[in-house]
Amino acid sequence: MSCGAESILTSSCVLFSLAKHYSCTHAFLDFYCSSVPGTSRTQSKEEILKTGVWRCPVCTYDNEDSFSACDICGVLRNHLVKDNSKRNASADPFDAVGGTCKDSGASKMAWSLFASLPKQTPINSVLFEAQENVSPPKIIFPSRGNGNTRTDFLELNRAFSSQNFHKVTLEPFKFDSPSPDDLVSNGLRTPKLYSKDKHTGIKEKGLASGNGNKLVTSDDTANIVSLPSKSGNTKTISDLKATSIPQYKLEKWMIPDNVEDGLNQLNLAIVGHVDSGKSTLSGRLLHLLGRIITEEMHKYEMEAKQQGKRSFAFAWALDESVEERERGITMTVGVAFFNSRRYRVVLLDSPGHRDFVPNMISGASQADAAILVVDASIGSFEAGVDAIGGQTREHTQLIRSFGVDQIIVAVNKMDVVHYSKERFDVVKQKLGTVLRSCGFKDSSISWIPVSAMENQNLLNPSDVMLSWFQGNTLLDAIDSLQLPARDYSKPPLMPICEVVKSQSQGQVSVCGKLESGAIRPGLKVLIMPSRETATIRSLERDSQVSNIVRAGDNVIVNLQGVEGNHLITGGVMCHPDFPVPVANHLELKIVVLDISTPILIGSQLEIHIHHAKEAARVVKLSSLLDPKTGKATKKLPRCLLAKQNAVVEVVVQESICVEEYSKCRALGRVSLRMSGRTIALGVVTRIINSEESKVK
Ligand SMILES: Nc1nc2c(ncn2[C@@H]2O[C@H](COP(=O)(O)OP(=O)(O)OP(=O)(O)O)[C@@H](O)[C@H]2O)c(=O)[nH]1
Repeated sequence: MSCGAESILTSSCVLFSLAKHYSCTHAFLDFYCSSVPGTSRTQSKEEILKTGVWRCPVCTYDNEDSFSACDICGVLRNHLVKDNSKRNASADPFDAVGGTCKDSGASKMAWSLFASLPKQTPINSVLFEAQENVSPPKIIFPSRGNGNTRTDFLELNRAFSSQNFHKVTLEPFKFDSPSPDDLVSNGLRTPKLYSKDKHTGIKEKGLASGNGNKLVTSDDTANIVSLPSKSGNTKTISDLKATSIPQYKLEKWMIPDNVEDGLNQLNLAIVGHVDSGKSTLSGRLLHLLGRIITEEMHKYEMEAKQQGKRSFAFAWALDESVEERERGITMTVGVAFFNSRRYRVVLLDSPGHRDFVPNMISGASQADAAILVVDASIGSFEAGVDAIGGQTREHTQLIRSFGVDQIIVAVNKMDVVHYSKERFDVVKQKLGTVLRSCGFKDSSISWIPVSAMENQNLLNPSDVMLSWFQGNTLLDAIDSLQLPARDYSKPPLMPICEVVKSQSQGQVSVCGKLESGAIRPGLKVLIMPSRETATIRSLERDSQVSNIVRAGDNVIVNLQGVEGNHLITGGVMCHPDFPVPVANHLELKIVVLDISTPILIGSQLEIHIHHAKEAARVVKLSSLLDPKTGKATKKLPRCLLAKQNAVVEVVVQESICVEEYSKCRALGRVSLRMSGRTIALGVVTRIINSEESKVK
């Protein structure tokens, strides 16, 4: 496929659009209020008060009227809610922590959460309508000019986010006891992933995981709601309700009898903290394996040298854009191909900088396995595994939540620590704890000391520098990975990672990992959520024209018969008889990570599902779960804290292609982010149809 200058990578700026979601608080609340029947922005004060109780503005707990501070979190009762005139008008509610409310009965966790807050004038509260259950709150906005100073949740969250919770001792993330995979389905795990070629000229970001596929049932179709407006198509798709559920007919060509070139495709994500050496390692591997010819490498060296960034020469093979090179960081997922002895490897080089985690999610969620690159240098390694802000830890949690259970840890920059076995052992011991807590089994982790810069232990054993190390080289470790099962027998389904429009040729292409089934030129496909049909004109895999591509392959699908504006990143290409659901109200089973700000009803989030990312709002905290059994231990909790497992409901701002995890893993895995951090991981357990939403 031509991917030249005339091509428009329509999704290349997707992360920047996220800012839009976060800056539109009121617009979002308008959306929210209009989407939740009975929710109004102009409730009277009386409406929101329930006789005999007052609701804590922070944790939403309904306290008895006689309490002067919240029984759960210790925050003083807001003077607007109750006459607090007995108190000094200038009293600081956060003295609740300092002493005034020490006898309020605040829980230990609440104390730890609030104890570190500096004394300050409280942020004015959000009040909720007292309700029988904790369904979507009614948010009361400042009625500007009338003295009502109540504000919204975002401000509240900001107030807490801006505090330093350094005294909070949070338990380490423990993902898999059981993991979302295990919570939802017992046993079978199918990995996923996808990527694209960079070295050959195509650059992209990817994502998606799981390999399931869905057969539409009458229940499924009931969940289909209106199309997202950004697709340019606002028609509803309730007419997708199938009068009869078709059977998917398998044909002989769909099932591979043997792999044509003897090699299977392995999608391998390179993840890790910023500057750990991911791009350098990837570039070095490509060069050693002959995918970057000497002349090309020489060109990178010269250019990098001219810009005073000589050490980035190998990284430049992956980091192609001017901005990436100027800043010396990866911003989008670089994709490259090479062959190992066993695999046709699709390398997905992820950005490590925290600002680009959404891109990392998009790319790495398609991984069958991952290389976690860590910088062995003193201080750098420690920063990466830090619970707050360390991308070694965050990437590990994310990659595990995508269903990846095999990981190679490349302990890089061993040259900086003089190839010290002691340092390697320290890294192994500390990071091993993190990996195990994320659910990786020791037997699925390979520890490989390397130096990308000095080419040690990549293709050949490092007999001198790493003479103490008897294990695999990096390439051997890659060949030791197991290929996940592929689902060829289901209808084709491909989350769209990227849309490429060629203006000059009037051609439109979609890129992604085919999660299930098989496709070939001439086949009709359905594009969701626009519900346009198109015909496959041609296919590319590993930057080669291909006659058939099958589940697990990262592909470029050139389409005809469809307008480019009907295709969006985060959409799905599927079989016309098996449309995927499009929905905006979801029930999720989640594991909360190391957060310092509790998740509340009304919390605004960014939701990531395959390549879709949207603003979302928590509308119900249904239950807390026992992490071991998955059984509900508490109904309707007031808030969610670090490490808790829970069932929640969210409303997504614009409907997305989504499926219950038990029916389709690729469309059912969820990451929730807030304020630039991943705060929870999980799966979709239920799509709540519009009728059900209305009742709520
Ligand atoms: N000494 C030493 N430096 C290295 C090694 N590998 C990478 N570096 C340097 O580390 C810096 C960052 O390298 P990159 O490859 O850009 O790191 P990255 O992890 O891809 O960075 P992001 O994608 O932006 O997170 C560069 O200056 C590299 O030259 C190594 O093995 N030894």
